[in-house]
Amino acid sequence: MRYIVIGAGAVGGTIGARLHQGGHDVLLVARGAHYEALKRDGLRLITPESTETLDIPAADGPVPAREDDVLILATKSQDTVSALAGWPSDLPVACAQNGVANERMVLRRFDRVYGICVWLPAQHLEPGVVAAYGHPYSGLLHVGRYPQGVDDLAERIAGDLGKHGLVGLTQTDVMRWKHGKLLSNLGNAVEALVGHAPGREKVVEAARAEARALLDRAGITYSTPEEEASLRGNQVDVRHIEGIVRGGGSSWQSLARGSGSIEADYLNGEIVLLGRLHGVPTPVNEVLRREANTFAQEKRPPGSMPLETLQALIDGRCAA
Ligand SMILES: NC(=O)C1=CN([C@@H]2O[C@H](COP(=O)(O)OP(=O)(O)OC[C@H]3O[C@@H](n4cnc5c(N)ncnc54)[C@H](OP(=O)(O)O)[C@@H]3O)[C@@H](O)[C@H]2O)C=CC1
Ligand SMILES: CC(C)(CO)C(=O)C(=O)O
Repeated sequence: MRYIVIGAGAVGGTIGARLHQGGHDVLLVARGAHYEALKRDGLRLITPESTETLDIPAADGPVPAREDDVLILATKSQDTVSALAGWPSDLPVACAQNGVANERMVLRRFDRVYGICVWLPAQHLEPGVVAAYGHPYSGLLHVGRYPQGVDDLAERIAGDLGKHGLVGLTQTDVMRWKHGKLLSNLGNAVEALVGHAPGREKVVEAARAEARALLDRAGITYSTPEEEASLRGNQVDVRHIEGIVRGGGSSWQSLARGSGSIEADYLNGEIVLLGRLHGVPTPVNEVLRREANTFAQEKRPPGSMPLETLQALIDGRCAA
């Protein structure tokens, strides 16, 4: 089997590197300066245990497909549709992404779709270089067929992911795990906007409480942090590796890179969408979605909004 990792950034780079280290055939798909660096120098993976430069083949777009190809999609959700353009729709696709919208988007064109719930703290440091901060293994990945179930390929993907530096588990209800992860990721926008300002947890908890109430009302089930923690075993998230500091999560990193876009429409925005479908107001997540998008479009640095400003915007929206 060949794993083609589309979007070989923080998560995709780590997954591709770990599969390669586990002895699998891997192709990394990237673009721009990152692709040039991968092609020229290989992928450098920095972890708390080691730094290794791996000679993994790279491409900057679709290549002739093989029958045994599996696509692992690891772009941000806003890039899902464009990143799959040109890839044959008879290939299986596994979405190693946050949010719960990707699998459904992909199912429109591909009939074999898998969800991967990704607990893997990582960062794309510079072209060709990725850091993964989990210790003693980089991440915990739940794999399942979308919308539910586990088949032979899900078993195989989970087994292959678990061969080196990752833990791969199958789940018959992968979207329940992904909804649990979505609740956790509602804090991404808060971190991107106000950084690690003391007191920010109050806003994060307000966003999560709003979302939990809505998911309960919609009859959507989600895993709990306790369930997740019980599976993580002794894995910890190391914040510093040899002078490299993980400044923040994936949304914080989008702002730090000045990428011009952020995943908020698929994280807080997923709750806003569900609220609109059910006629339930979601003022906290609405403000977070809107402000995170504005920050990204205006290329403002992460953490540069005072917490009081964010709280005032939320209070104003809640009172309206
Ligand atoms: N970072 C983390 O710690 C975690 C992230 N996640 C989730 O994983 C997913 C990926 O996030 P993350 O790895 O942080 O994101 P990154 O931005 O680090 O990586 C995504 C990569 O996809 C590339 N890309 C986008 N479109 C294309 C395309 N058409 N062709 C080739 N490459 C493309 C991007 O290129 P470019 O830079 O040019 O846009 C980027 O290199 C997200 O859903 C995120 O929420 C989940 C758990 C942890
Ligand atoms: C949980 C977390 C923060 C990983 O560290 C994440 O999912 C992200 O960065 O988007």
